[in-house]
Amino acid sequence: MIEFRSVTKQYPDGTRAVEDFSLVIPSRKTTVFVGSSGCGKTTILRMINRMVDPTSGSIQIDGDDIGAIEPVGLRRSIGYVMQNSGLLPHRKVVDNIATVPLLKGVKKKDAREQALKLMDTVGLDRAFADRYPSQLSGGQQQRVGVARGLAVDPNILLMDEPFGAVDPLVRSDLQEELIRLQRDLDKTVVFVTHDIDEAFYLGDQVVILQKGGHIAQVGTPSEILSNPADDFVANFVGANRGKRALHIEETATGSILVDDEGAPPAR
Ligand SMILES: Nc1ncnc2c1ncn2[C@@H]1O[C@H](COP(=O)(O)OP(=O)(O)OP(=O)(O)O)[C@@H](O)[C@H]1O
Repeated sequence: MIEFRSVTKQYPDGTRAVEDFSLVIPSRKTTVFVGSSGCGKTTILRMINRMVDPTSGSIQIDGDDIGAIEPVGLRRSIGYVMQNSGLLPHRKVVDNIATVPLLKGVKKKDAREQALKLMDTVGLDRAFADRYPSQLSGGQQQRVGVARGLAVDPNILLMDEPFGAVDPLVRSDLQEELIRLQRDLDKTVVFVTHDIDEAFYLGDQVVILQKGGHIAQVGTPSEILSNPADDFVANFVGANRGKRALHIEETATGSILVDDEGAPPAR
């Protein structure tokens, strides 16, 4: 479990990106932060692995205050996947995946073997192992990014708009793959997106944020869809009503979350 307690982050130029933010992120579930640009999503995510340190307040992982944990070690124990995959262009796919294990002293041969297995895990053909990132499609590069995030076998996987830059069909493949991975690997996933449909599709817990990291609402997708906390949430959730993939449908046995074809989302 990750717990934020009254966390504020003010950057040196005076920007208060996150103000008095408190939240419990349950273990082995997917929590998705969604909100418009600049509301503090990335800042919140990066405070979990100490890429950014809070100005005040504290963050605990399984009861331990991370302020007391050495940042480099902490960062290497938590998976991190970012938009545009963040791959090193001059390193082969397999070496990109093995970056952190090699830094941690895993033998080259073992790191390569483990990286090849991770390529299987994320659905990438091993034939791509010795290519460079620029020789892969955007979706394939994102899979490499996910494999790299998983390479230290972390309990926590942070994902910052990982599928933002790929086309909608590939994006939907990657989302399904993440749901499958989550089912198999049982990680605590913390995911950031602008896209409310993506948030509802992937999230066990969805956190709708306003400027300054203020929580407009937190709940399961069906809680938020069936009972938006206020007009802001109702508008946000309904902003793309025309293409809204998921909605609540009342049935004889209660309300259920369904996709645009009336079927429960594939989970
Ligand atoms: N290093 C920094 N120095 C100063 N201000 C910053 C810094 N990083 C972020 N900010 C500001 O903090 C606020 C929150 O930024 P953050 O990147 O956390 O938002 P976000 O919700 O992830 O945005 P986006 O969706 O556009 O990536 C913004 O106003 C941003 O300009």
